[in-house]
Formats: sequence, C-alpha cells, structure tokens
Amino acid sequence: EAFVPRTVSILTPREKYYAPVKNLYGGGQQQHLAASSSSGTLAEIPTSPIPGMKPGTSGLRKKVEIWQGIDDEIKEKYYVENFIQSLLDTAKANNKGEIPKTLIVAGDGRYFNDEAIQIICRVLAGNGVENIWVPRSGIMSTPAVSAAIRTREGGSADGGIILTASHNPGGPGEDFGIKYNENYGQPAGEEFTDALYERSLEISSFKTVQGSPDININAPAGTTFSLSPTSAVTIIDPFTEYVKVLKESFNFDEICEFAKHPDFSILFDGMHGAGGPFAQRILIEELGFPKSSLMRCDPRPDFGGCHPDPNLTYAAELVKKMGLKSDGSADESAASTAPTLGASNDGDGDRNLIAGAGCFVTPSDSLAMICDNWKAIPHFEKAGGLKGVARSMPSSAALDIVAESLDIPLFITPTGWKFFGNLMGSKEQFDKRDYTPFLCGEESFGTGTDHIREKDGLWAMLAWISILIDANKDTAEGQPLIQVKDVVMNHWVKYGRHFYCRYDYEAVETDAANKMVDLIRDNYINGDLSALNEDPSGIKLVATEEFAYTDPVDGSVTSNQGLILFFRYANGDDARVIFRLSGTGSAGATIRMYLEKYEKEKERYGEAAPSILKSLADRAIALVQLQELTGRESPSVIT
Ligand SMILES: O=P(O)(O)OC[C@H]1O[C@H](O)[C@H](O)[C@@H](O)[C@@H]1O
Ligand SMILES: [Mg+2]
Repeated sequence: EAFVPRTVSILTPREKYYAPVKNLYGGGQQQHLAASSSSGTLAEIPTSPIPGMKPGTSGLRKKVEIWQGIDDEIKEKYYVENFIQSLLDTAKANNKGEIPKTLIVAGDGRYFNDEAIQIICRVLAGNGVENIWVPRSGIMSTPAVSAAIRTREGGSADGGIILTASHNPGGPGEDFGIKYNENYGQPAGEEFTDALYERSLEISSFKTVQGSPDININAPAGTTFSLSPTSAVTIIDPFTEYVKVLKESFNFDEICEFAKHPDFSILFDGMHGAGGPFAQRILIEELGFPKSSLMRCDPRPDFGGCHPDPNLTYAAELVKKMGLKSDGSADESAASTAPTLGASNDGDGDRNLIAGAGCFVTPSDSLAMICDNWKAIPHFEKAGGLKGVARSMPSSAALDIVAESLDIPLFITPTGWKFFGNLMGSKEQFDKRDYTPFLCGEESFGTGTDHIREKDGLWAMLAWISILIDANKDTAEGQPLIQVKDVVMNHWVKYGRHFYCRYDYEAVETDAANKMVDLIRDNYINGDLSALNEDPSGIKLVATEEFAYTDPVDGSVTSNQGLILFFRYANGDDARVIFRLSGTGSAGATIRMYLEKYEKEKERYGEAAPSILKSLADRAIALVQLQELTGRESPSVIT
C-alpha cells in the first residue's frame, strides 16, 4: 500500500483544557473497525468573541501561532473553537435550525493540521454532528474534498471543513487556515462567511467533548471512533470519490496507452502539498506513468520550506526542469531534454501551472486552449460540448475570443472560485442555471469544470495530456510528437496572442496600499483623464473602470473588485492594467498588478511576456505612484 502514516504533531498548551488527552490507540498500528466505546462527555465552555475572524477570498488565514493560541499578541486559547462554533452556528441557521448531520474534516497537511483536526472533531461532536469523516492521514486535496462532499454515500455530506491556507507557506511562523465548503462541494459564499464573522463577534461559549481520547487519523479507512454517544468519526479513504470523478471526466484507457509512448513523458511537482498523494495514485497507480514523473509528492508540514504556489517564481525547480527561464521564455538547450509536459500544484492541490518542454503556458492561455480543444476532453465531448465558460475579470481575454467563435456564453466574474460555482448549479437550484458542462479558470493558476465545485490541479494536467493525445492522433509512428509549444503557437496564430503577466508586491504596509487605491480612485476612476499630460512612452490612459459584478443567477452584487486602467499605444494597440489587493494574504497587503496586451503580429509571438509588457508596467506604476507610496522598487513576484 502506498499509504504512509504521518506522525501526529505535538499538542500545544491547549491540551490541558481537554484533560485527560491520551491516545488510546497506541502509535497508529492497531485497527479498530468497530466503534470504540470510550466516548467523552459533552461540555459547554465559556469563551469570548475574538476580533478579526473575517474570512477572505477563500477561508480564514492567519499565522499558525494565532490558531494555536500561542501568538505573542493574540493569545486567545480558543481560537479554533471560536471559529468552528461560529461556523456551525451559521450552518445551523442556514439549515432551518438543524445542525449539519455529516461533515468532512480534512486538511492539506500543513503544520498544525493534525492537532486542529482533533480539536474540530471534538467541537463538531459537542454540537451533535453525527457523522464526521476524516481522511486517512488527515490529508486530502481541496478538489478531493469537493468530490467527496458531492458523491460520497450518495452525496450525503452537508459540507466540509478544509484546513488549508492554500498556496501560502506553512510551518511555525507561517500560515494556517480554515475554509468551509457547502453541500454541493462549493466554497461557502460571502453571505455565509459574513454571517460567520458576525457570529464570531457575539459568541459566549462553545460546545465540545471532554475526556475522549484523540482519534487515530492513521487508522485504516472504515475505522470508527465514537466521540460522544451521538457522534462518531469515521476514517475514510481520501481517494475513492476523486478517482471516480476523474475517471468519468477523462479516458483513462487512452491515457494509459499514451503513457507508454517512448517520446512522451510528464513531470508533476506536488510542492510537498496535499496534491502529491493524489498524483501518486492517479498518475502512477492508475495511469501507469513511471515514478520518476513525480517530484516533491510527499506532503510535509512546512512544504519542505518552499512557498507552495505554482508560478514562475515559486515553482522555480520545475520551471528549470521544463527548460524554461524565470521569465517564462525557453532555455533552448535545457528544453531539448525536458519532459513533454510539466505541471505543479499548490499546497492544497487546486492550483496548477502548466508547461511544455521550453514552453510556459500562462493560466489564461491554458484556459482558452482547453476551451478551444474541448473535443479532446470526454467530460465535454460526451455532453455534446460546452454550455458555458467563465473567467475571473483579471484573467486575460484569450478565453473571450474562443467563446465567441464557439458561440457559447461567457461570464466574467470577480476573483474567487465561488463565483463560478454559482453558475454551475447547486443541488437545489440546478434547474435554474444549467450552463454545464462548464469550463472556468483564473489567472491565479486555477482551472476546472463542473465535475466538482473547486478548481483542480490534477484535472488541468489530465486535460493537457488529453489535448496532446488528440493533437497527435494522426502522428505516424516514428514521427516526432506534436508538442505543447506547437499547440500554443497554433492557437496564437488562429486567435492572436494576449501577452499577459502579473506583478505581485507582497507584504506591503496596509496603509500604503490603501493610499494607492484611493489615489487610483480619486485621480483616474473618478478623475478627469483628459487633463493628463502626454507621456513620452506614448502609452495613453484612455478609460477606467472599477469592476463590480451582478450574479446572473441570484442577483447578488459584488463591488470594488479591481481597478481597471485601459491604455492605448501610439500605434493604436490596446492594453489593460488592473490593480487589485489580494484577498488571500495574512499579513499586510499584497498589491497585484495585472498587465495585458493583445497582439496580432505573428512575428512577436516568440517574445517573453514580461519584456513585451515592461513599458506598460512602468507607465502604470508611475501613474499610480506605486514606488512613492509603498517604497517598493520591484515586485516580489513576476509571473
Ligand atoms: O485574492 P488573491 O490573492 O488574488 O487570490 C486569488 C485566488 O485565491 C484563491 O486561490 C481562490 O480560490 C481563487 O479563486 C482566487 O482566484
Ligand atoms: Mg489552493
């Protein structure tokens, strides 16, 4: 069995509130296939509200010491308990006063994962959640949780509590996070997270069980632990449902065959996150790729010290192995020996970076190319084609051109996967919004479909394998394979190229970032552009917009979703720059600047995006006084 049990992390001082906490299951070896009878006693423990528990784009992320209750400033001993109690109260209020009956609790394996699982299970049991499903080892990728919520035992889970700070680093001094997915496998919407936040400012007690032993998360799937007379934890196999949905989405037999092609090879970088074991299971065990196709696929609490975010900067190792330089351009000599296809995941396995030998595919291009090649993907093909596509607003318009030529509806949403979920349908409202099969993605390295309600890193890799299989269906034996770079170039020739890149300024002082946003609003969004001086660059600011979104399904309005500056070059070329503050950081502010320029001249397609966009970046940086206000001379990341 490929399963490797992990050691349970050391308990923090909190353990004294749960005395006696003792692992009765001794070292994770014993099997308890029947419910244990050693349940604890229900308790209600007084607490007080803790400020600042407002979830961001994707859950609540804080320094792990805050969650542990050992931070120098915020020493709240019940941080996890308060958050989970607020979450449960909100879920209960949304569910006609009924506490959820079945919940999954799983994490990406980062530092504090295992201890948080123990605490959360007790609070769930204390609140009367009957069935708590915990994956063996405690680790599950976000897409796998989504699949399990939707389909395990006929989709009977009411939701999932996912312990992740996604692509943020883990370990002492780094981030921990918790997010909630609702019963159709989708991240809870703003209405839910706002209500949770309100609740967190009111609560005066939480419910838990005391005196029950820790559950053994390394026990075999099927093992049950009773935490209270009415609540039990069942250890589940993390892979079952996810493998099933991917098998339904792709042609595994065909991929198995292609995997044997002597000129075809892949490389998957798990960045020591939760995606690794899933890559092992699917790429190696199910599809037969050699073990050498994996790197960094063993989950580690600190992600091996890396920043588990798949982009050109943080996935440097993979980028190099794929024959690429850090600006995404080809390093020709390295490219000649690179694998055919490379991909990298983030900490919780929902993001993806796609590269061919010597060819970085920007996420926005990848999305457009998957869309254009929908026939290669059985999930779309079986249903007779796509019924809807969507991208987040800061993603490039590469998708728009394809959607137009295929004549399918396109939606442009704010940043955040939850906005896509709404368009794909929930269990209750499915008939109101059938845009499925649906394809969507974001510039932030997210791609996915309605097979689940999260973005899916491995799905993107399988999609690209399928595209390559299709592209090579007429390649004769002994002929060189059509490569990723050929698919990409053909696409640009057909549709034009959207040069695209993003600058990130991480951990900027919040005040400075807000000042910059105010300046953009005052001077450009609401200002008089005709009063602007001519710039020697010849790149003229011609229009602006602050993005707001009205959900076409439920009518909800989301405002302040990015400041868009439209530019025109002297030769008439159009370009766009967007400024937006990240919603996923945990300290200070991260300024994101998204640059995009459409190019129809084939001669330029070979150039690297950052160099094509450099003068546009300089112009925008000067206009918004980024350097003056933040003191930053260069970005932390260019991708
Ligand atoms: O707010 P940002 O840091 O730009 O986050 C951007 C991304 O964060 C998470 O990954 C969400 O799941 C994505 O849907 C979102 O696009
Ligand atoms: Mg993620």
